[in-house]
Amino acid sequence: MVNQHSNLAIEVSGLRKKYGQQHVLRGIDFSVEPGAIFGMLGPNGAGKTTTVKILSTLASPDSGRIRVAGADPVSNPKAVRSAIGVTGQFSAIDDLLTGEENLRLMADLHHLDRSTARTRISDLLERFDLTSAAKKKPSSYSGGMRRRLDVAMGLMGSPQIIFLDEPTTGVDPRGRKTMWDIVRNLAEDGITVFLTTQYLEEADELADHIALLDDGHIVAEGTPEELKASIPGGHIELRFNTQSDLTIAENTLRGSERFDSEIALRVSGGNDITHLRGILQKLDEASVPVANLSIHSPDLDDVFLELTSQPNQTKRALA
Ligand SMILES: Nc1ncnc2c1ncn2[C@@H]1O[C@H](COP(=O)(O)OP(=O)(O)OP(=O)(O)O)[C@@H](O)[C@H]1O
Repeated sequence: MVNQHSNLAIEVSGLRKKYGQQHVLRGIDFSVEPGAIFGMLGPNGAGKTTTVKILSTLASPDSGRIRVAGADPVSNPKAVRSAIGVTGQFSAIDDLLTGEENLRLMADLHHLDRSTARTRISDLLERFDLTSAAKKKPSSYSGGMRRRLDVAMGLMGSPQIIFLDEPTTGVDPRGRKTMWDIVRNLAEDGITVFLTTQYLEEADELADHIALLDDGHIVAEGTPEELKASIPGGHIELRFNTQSDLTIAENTLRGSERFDSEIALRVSGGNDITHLRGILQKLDEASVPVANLSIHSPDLDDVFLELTSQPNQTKRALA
């Protein structure tokens, strides 16, 4: 369905959802440009899956205005379903069928004629490196292969928008890189990608735009670079040769943090040259030689630490 009011792939304003007495989404707003990779990042239980369920017609909102491919998932779920592919926690994989049969089932659901279905199935098997596993049951697949089959099934209906709910959770580092390439290729093909993830690196690698969800609120939104620039997370680490040098440096650089075992000081502030020059000048005046210096720019980890209530629940990828 063509959206006559805007060109956005997804528009959400004032979205609220409660399960019993638990407020899961407390009024969230965001929009997704067509062809973009939008990353919804948040710790366990933040409400990411609930958002995907509502946008993909699998759950109903309590209130809010939602448009997906121009259609309202509440009043026009059919139009939304015909425009989207959903993968992840709602995977439709049937373990009693082979990979190829699973794809054929999806082709039937989308009413593709026999020859179109045959071509599409063989294209998707090849594209997702599943041709040699086509006649095997998905129960024998690795985690990464299952995810690839899941995405292939989600693409059978040629969706405009694909929802990838935590596409690399439980996938090994190599499988994760493969999935990242797949996601980039989807966007290159013009498909809008709505991705949820607990992995900071994944959002940083893939997303054009990130919404940071915490406890049912969007606590920050922007490009990965904007988010990193929005917080004072960077620091300079200085190492010294002796504990006595460290003590003099600590007294010279007020407000620094001391790490005895590493004979190091951490001074907050990122890669600002004037700031760095000032630090080195003060140490020079105090006649303290610096053994080593490193600059730490803020990353999404810092954004998380600064903005969410549950930083330690967010996982770092085993890159
Ligand atoms: N059908 C439901 N009935 C009751 N509570 C639910 C239901 N679905 C989700 N919740 C609760 O809503 C909260 C948000 O869940 P949701 O699955 O959206 O979080 P999430 O950000 O996707 O987390 P995860 O990374 O663990 O999947 C959780 O506390 C969860 O227990």
